[in-house]
Amino acid sequence: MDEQLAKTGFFYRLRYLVTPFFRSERKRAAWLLTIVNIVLTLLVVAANYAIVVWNGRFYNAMQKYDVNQLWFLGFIFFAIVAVITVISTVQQYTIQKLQIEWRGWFTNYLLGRWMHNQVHYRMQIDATKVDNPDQRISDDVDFFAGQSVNLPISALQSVVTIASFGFMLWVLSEKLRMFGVYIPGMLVWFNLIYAVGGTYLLVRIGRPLFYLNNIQQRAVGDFRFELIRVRDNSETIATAHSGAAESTRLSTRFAPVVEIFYRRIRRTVLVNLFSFSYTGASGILPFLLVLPSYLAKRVLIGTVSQTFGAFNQTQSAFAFIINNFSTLGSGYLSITEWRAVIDRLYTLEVSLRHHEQEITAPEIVYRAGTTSALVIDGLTLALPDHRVLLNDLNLDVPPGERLLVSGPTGSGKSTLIRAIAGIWPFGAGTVQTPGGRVLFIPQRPYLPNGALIQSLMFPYDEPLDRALVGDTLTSVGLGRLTAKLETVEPWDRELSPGEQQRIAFARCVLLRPDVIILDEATSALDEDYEALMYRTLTMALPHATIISVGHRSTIVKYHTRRLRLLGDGGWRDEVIAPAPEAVG
Ligand SMILES: Nc1ncnc2c1ncn2[C@@H]1O[C@H](COP(=O)(O)OP(=O)(O)OP(=O)(O)O)[C@@H](O)[C@H]1O
Repeated sequence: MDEQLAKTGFFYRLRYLVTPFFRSERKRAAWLLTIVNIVLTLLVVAANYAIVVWNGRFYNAMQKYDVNQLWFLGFIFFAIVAVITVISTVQQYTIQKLQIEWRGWFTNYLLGRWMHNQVHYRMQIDATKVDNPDQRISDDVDFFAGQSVNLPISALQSVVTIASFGFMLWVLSEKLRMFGVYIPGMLVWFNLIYAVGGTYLLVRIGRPLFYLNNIQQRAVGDFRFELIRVRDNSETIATAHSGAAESTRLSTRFAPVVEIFYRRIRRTVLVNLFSFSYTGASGILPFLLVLPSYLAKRVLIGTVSQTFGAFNQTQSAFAFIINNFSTLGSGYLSITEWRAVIDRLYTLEVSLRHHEQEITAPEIVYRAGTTSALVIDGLTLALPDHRVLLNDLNLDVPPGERLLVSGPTGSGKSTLIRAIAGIWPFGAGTVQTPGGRVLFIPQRPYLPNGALIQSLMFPYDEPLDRALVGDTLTSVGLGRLTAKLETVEPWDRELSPGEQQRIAFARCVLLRPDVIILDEATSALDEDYEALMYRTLTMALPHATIISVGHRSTIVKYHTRRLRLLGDGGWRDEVIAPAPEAVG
């Protein structure tokens, strides 16, 4: 992945990010809006051209006291202004329309790929982590779509302005003399040298802003991530009375944001010093160039005014980049931010592609079984850094078996569960994952935001019989919640960890899976409740396959077989004679 990142340049990355939208199912809208925007941009330049020509004619007519011509030009002026108003308004609308079309499509495109085949999970556990993918998908896509429309349109407008007004300046230069000498295209050359020289200097002064922007956005993302962690763990922090320590830690995390911002400000001061003096000087220069010819009565005042207008137009076009340097948060910074955003989105793209390819050529081969049996053949589990956790596991778990996976902490039990769920990518061998309905219950079950009944249905969205739901809640000791099934609360904060674990068992009973995978699913319960949960489960679902992970010796009796992970990559498969009262 790193090699792929290293060998690509800016334009390659830009093309890589832009192309999919113009080939997508929204390509008609994309192309149509782009063409309309190009045409409108050309019309805007044409209208500006007309205004400058009008200006020259108007001042000449004033100097000659030509009343008829002045009336005529007055009428023309209103016509041009009316046309400019309509074109500019429509252009603003179509630019924004293209931006939101692009943003909408791109967001859904990335979201779909991120969520598909657990790619989001693979990206998280991978050694080559992409930081803050959420920020990339929300903020970066917004900025990318906005600037990828704005900047090329502004660039096009600048180029066409330079070409058309450059031609005008060339024609105007024919009447000018500098110290009595005729220089063909004098105004054009002067303009060119002034603009290119200025742009070059400004690009050099502003270059570090690109890097500073990039690291600033990363620092902001990291800080926000820490804040979210505090919010999620607010109770633990409160009970530990560690608010002050957390606050210091958060401030330390925030410090780089301020430090980088200062570096940005210092650099922007330099950029602004140059930019403002440059723009200021360009206000008087065209007059100085035309003045000798005007005083020698070679040209009329209208020519002076027209030269000034044309000079200004080409200057601002040439200075497209320069003007963009001048203010904090816009202009040049938007170009550098755009580049930074392109880099970040490209890295995200490469990572997505890397994981999508990994799925098509996996290290561990997953096959979906047609029965609820689990068949593991020569499975080696490794970590992202290739450290081996478990070696050459062969295991056949027939339907209805109750398997306990045990072993010292860190021996790879949870990782094996991930492999059984078909989401662990590193290692070798084959896993035939159980077919039918499989329900996974982790130590901290996920309770989605919403009504309690939704937590009982998760991850399926099927109607449940309310009487049965009431009975089931009662059977796990949560009968009092029957009245609150439709209540919307942050249930993961409202209920204690033990209650949440019991909700997960109730969910299991209600959804009637063929295979139940329990990863430390009773860790927050006392022995009585633990016994109640296993008994409820085995009585309600006597034919279900159960695969449990747990440390406590008390759960051994609810199982018929034990897989011991030895911690050194080795394993042992043992039969357990279940206690009679444990069998459902
Ligand atoms: N995404 C990952 N990246 C790097 N190392 C990982 C990753 N996931 C797990 N590990 C490491 O793999 C080892 C096994 O982890 P696992 O959670 O499977 O152990 P476990 O047997 O379930 O432990 P416990 O009993 O403490 O829950 C640990 O050393 C852990 O740090």
